[in-house]
Amino acid sequence: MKVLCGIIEKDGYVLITQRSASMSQPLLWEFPGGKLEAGETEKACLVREIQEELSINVSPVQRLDPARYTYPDKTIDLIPYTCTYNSGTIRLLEHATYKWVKPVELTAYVWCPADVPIIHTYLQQLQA
Ligand SMILES: Nc1nc2c([nH]c(=O)n2[C@@H]2O[C@H](COP(=O)(O)OP(=O)(O)OP(=O)(O)O)[C@@H](O)[C@H]2O)c(=O)[nH]1
Repeated sequence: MKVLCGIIEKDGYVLITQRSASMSQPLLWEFPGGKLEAGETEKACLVREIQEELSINVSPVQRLDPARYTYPDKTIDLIPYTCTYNSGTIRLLEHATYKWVKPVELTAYVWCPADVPIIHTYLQQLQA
């Protein structure tokens, strides 16, 4: 299963979202996004999911290395894109909360396990 996630950058901060208590992986942090649908491009999926979840418009910019992770019930390929924030005010339609954090702060949160290598890739990429 392919899952797209957006590392949305704005003024030196990155947007992170916390899964709600009623979702799978309750209260873990993730990057907003979701499952790729049949016939959909990766970028279109990201734009759609982030609009549906947060009511904001973003533009995917750069695809980073995907990470494969096997949960007890499924294996996902988590595909990250850095994104620019375009417009809209965040409305939480699915998540418990969100935060804008500095990239160096990312490792201080408890993430969905699939996201951990992605955070390291992203931080390395920022230093390059
Ligand atoms: N959007 C998103 N999903 C992630 C991330 N990391 C990660 O493991 N996932 C997993 O990828 C799947 C994305 O599914 P989804 O967002 O479209 O829908 P969902 O939470 O209702 O799915 P589920 O109920 O099947 O777990 C979930 O199983 C979620 O736990 C991430 O950073 N962003």
